[in-house]
Amino acid sequence: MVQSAILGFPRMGVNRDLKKATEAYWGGKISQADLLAEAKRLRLAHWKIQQDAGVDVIPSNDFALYDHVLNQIQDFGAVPPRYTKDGLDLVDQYFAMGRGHQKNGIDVPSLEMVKWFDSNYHYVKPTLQNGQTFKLADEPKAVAAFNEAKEAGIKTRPVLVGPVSFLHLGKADRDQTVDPIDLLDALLPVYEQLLVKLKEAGAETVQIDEPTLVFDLPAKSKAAFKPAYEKLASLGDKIPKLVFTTYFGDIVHNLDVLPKDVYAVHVDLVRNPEQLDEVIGALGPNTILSAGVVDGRNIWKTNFKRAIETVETAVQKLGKDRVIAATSSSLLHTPHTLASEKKLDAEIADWFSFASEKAVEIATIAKAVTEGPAAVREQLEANAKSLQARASSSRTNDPKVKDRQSKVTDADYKRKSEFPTRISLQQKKLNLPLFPTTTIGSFPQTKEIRLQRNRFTKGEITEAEYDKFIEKEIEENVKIQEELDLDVFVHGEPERNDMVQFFGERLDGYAFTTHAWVQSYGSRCVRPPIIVGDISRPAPMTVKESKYAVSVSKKPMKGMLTGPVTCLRWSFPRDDVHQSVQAEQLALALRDEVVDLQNAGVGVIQVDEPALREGLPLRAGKERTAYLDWAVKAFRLSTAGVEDDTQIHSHFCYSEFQDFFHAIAALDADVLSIENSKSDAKLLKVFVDEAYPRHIGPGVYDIHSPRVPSEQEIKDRIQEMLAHLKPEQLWIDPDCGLKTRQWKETKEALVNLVNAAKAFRAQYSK
Ligand SMILES: CN1c2c(nc(N)[nH]c2=O)NC[C@@H]1CNc1ccc(C(=O)N[C@@H](CCC(=O)N[C@@H](CCC(=O)N[C@@H](CCC(=O)O)C(=O)O)C(=O)O)C(=O)O)cc1
Ligand SMILES: N[C@@H](CCS)C(=O)O
Ligand SMILES: [Zn+2]
Repeated sequence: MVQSAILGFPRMGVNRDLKKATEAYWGGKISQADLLAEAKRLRLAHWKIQQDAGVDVIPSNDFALYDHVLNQIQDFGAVPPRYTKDGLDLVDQYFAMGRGHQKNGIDVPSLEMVKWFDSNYHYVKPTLQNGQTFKLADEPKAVAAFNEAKEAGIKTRPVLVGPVSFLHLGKADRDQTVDPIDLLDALLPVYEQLLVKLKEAGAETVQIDEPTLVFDLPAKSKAAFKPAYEKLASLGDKIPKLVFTTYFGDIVHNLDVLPKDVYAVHVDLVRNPEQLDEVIGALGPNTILSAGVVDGRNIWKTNFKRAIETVETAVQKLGKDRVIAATSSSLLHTPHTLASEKKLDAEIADWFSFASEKAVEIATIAKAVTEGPAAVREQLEANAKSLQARASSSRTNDPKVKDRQSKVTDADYKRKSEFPTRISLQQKKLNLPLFPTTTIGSFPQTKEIRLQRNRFTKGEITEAEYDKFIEKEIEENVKIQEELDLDVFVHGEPERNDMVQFFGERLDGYAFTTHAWVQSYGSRCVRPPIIVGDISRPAPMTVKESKYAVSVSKKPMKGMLTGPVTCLRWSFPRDDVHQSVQAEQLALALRDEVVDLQNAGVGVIQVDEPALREGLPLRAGKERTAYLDWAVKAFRLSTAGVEDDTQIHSHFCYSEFQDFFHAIAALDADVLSIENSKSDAKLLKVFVDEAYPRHIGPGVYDIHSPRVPSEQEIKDRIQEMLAHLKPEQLWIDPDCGLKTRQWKETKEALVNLVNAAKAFRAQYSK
């Protein structure tokens, strides 16, 4: 029989219960025991959902209080010494690594957190020492979770990040030189011990995630697969059978190192259906194929006919007992359940499938292949009807949008003059000092702001009352910036629930949800709006608030927009139209907004593109070139409609610039603010090597942590930057928006930032 399998389930719960519990714990409102009890309740609830859906293979150890890679960092004893020296208990040590700890005289920043492949999820980077040793925890979370499910009568398949991916996704700690992959021999015994323990607990199979196999790997990492999996294979029946799992790309270029003697190999056939034949050809003689046919990254109903055909193609070659039907990746990237969406238009809701519905889908697909279509005839018919209704719906198609797209010309992508002319006109208008200070846009989204927005959404206060409240917040933000003596102000984005959702809610062509939260990092969630049709802007989206901010401010005010690529990437995109077309539609809508802002007296406009890097195809080659071409064009199309003396800023919170520099430069933004605070200042070298001519603000402190950086720390950062960048091109700013922070720490950090900038200004003005 063809079994159904899920690779991972969202952790937050139906009402973001995990977020609420962790934040309550951090705030001292609940005890550690309460937090752990809530986590247990959620795990059980999620296993039950999958069991009730009829899923054969249910994952365990996919859950994490903060991040699943962080779970392994701790369970493998790969905790940098700065987190062990203060005697924190294991839970607090874990959170200290995730989000920093500054309490009771303990002051330690978090570990670096970066994008999980090309998704909007973030993982904590294994941060390794020279001569790193590993030691398995006494009670590894994988074993505890397996036992917990077993006690509830649910047999699960534990999930682990595999040894090669764990190391490849890691890095050497600051001032350390170790190449993580060289630690493989030291690490493997820990996997062996853990796998033996899982077998002893009763686990028959283990999902061992090696998604880095989709990359173009450096030779050393690639070469690590063979010895690692030969070693594990040599343990025979002492360990569970391994399901070697890849996702988010094809593995055809790395088939030469695909282990032959694993029990099963999982591949993502939603992203790369074309890899099927070649992967089957490279399987060991008894290896099972786990065919990822239900999309773990998007919310569209699965096309049953197509998915079943794919699974059947595999079955024809391998037989029913050598094929598993699975989700393409973990469902972590999808919301919990469509059932919570009471306000979605019924026609549109019928097109979607969230995690709980996908669980039913994968069970249905497996049943259709095992028992034949007649066994699920009703489901197949309903699915075909729904897909047909979407394909023929008038709501997906807007001829006016298409007409405008057909009229875009080359001139629309170009500013009127080159940067030197622009910057001198801008400087005349803005009159900024050396080392200008600014922030990235958002100020703390306080409880009060969320409460008032919630009341407005529920109709408990009028639009006029809400607008008045927002005006008061903007005024307050301006006052604080005056007191801080920052140079370029922001209005603080109090009116925005999220930098993408806010725009989705104001654009035609989008649907948005009330409960469809997806974890972004730690306790932070996003509710990606859904692109269902052609996109256009029915009315200005941000002009009212920015115009008000200009009217109450004596200093230059920066208008704040989310760029077309980020709007696209952090939405659930359409799967029936190429992403470049959706990006161009967004760009045209934003272009009108940019011009409207300028005409309303906003002289500096920041168009954020933090997701531009994340969208880069995972492998170099023609797909990457094509992506960069349309992504850069979309940004330019959205910003190039302004006059020379309007200063365009852009912001990126992710700093892997080496493979990306030329795209950033090609955006032609006057000022870039980039994340740099946790990364090595050496990264900035690329801006020197490539003689980056425009202005740049590499973030001087990390905003993801509540920790306040000292003035000296910031000065040290600026000093490091000056080794690479000219004083005339350097801006001083935090490395991202401050919406997740409290006001107290925000003000303290910004006082230190302004003082540090002033010290350098005084030094360089002499
Ligand atoms: C900058 N980043 C962003 C990413 N992706 C985005 N889509 N947006 C981003 O800003 N990716 C990379 C980075 C880092 N990632 C994140 C992700 C999420 C947050 C964040 O702060 N999320 C908030 C939720 C924001 C939001 O939508 N808020 C709404 C709803 C607020 C709410 O919870 N309301 C309550 C009721 C009100 C109350 O009583 O409190 C409810 O609905 O129950 C809003 O403000 O209206 C989060 O809290 O997780 C940051 C960075
Ligand atoms: N302007 C946004 C950018 C976040 S990436 C903010 O400040 O929150
Ligand atoms: Zn950012």
